[in-house]
Amino acid sequence: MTAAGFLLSARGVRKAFGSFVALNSVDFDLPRGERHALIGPNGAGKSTFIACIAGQLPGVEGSILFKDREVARLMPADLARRGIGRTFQISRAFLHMTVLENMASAFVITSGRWASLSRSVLKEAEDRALAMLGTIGLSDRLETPVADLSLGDRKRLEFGMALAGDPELLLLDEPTAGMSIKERHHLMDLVAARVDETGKTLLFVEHDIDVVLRTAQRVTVMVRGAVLAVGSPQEIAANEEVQTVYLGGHS
Ligand SMILES: Nc1ncnc2c1ncn2[C@@H]1O[C@H](COP(=O)(O)OP(=O)(O)OP(=O)(O)O)[C@@H](O)[C@H]1O
Repeated sequence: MTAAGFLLSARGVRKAFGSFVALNSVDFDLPRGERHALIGPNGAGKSTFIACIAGQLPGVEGSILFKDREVARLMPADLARRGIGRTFQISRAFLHMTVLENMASAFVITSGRWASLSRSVLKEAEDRALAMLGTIGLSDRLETPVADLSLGDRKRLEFGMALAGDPELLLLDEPTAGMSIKERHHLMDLVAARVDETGKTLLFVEHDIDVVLRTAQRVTVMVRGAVLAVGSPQEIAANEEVQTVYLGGHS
């Protein structure tokens, strides 16, 4: 934890793409165990900030402390080992594989034992995959090729695969994009329950304000590469500056 007790603490984070400054001196603190939403108009820098924390961008300036250690310039694999995880879209190459095969692969990869695969390693990965698929409500889809899943089920599987590495901090970038309202709430209720049960910390980018109000304990509003406001969902909903940004359609 950082000196002030935060799991993650960012100071002066800046990221430019050529001459365009996407993030300009962002300060951000995340207490352990919090469900925190990052919101803001298109182009505000939300995905860029998530990618900076996940180690996916070169040339990130400033400081990002995770459990008191500087992580701003580490590679994604190092960050995963330290406990920062994020969801990825299942790649095209794996779409023909079944739900169970994909989930088991995630456990094999995160266990780091893919180079010494044995029958017992595979059996253990499959057992853990079956348990996780039960938790995320996909036990009745074990043999379904991922390509045949509904979008909601695929997103749930991607969430389960992100949990395979047992990250302390889970980063979700627009986890509910493209889903129906019912599917959104179903997924995010599952996410919130899993995060709370396992004592994880959640940072997610979300456009649907209903999902934000329902899922987040605290919210950060970003505008044009900077933090405009931080507060409880109720404080943010009542914040006049925030309302102006949204109603004014700034980007
Ligand atoms: N690889 C890149 N090269 C150049 N510009 C980029 C790159 N990635 C992002 N940007 C720019 O940085 C700004 C912030 O983008 P970012 O995707 O972080 O915003 P966002 O808040 O997540 O927006 P949205 O809600 O639309 O996803 C945008 O103007 C975008 O065009």
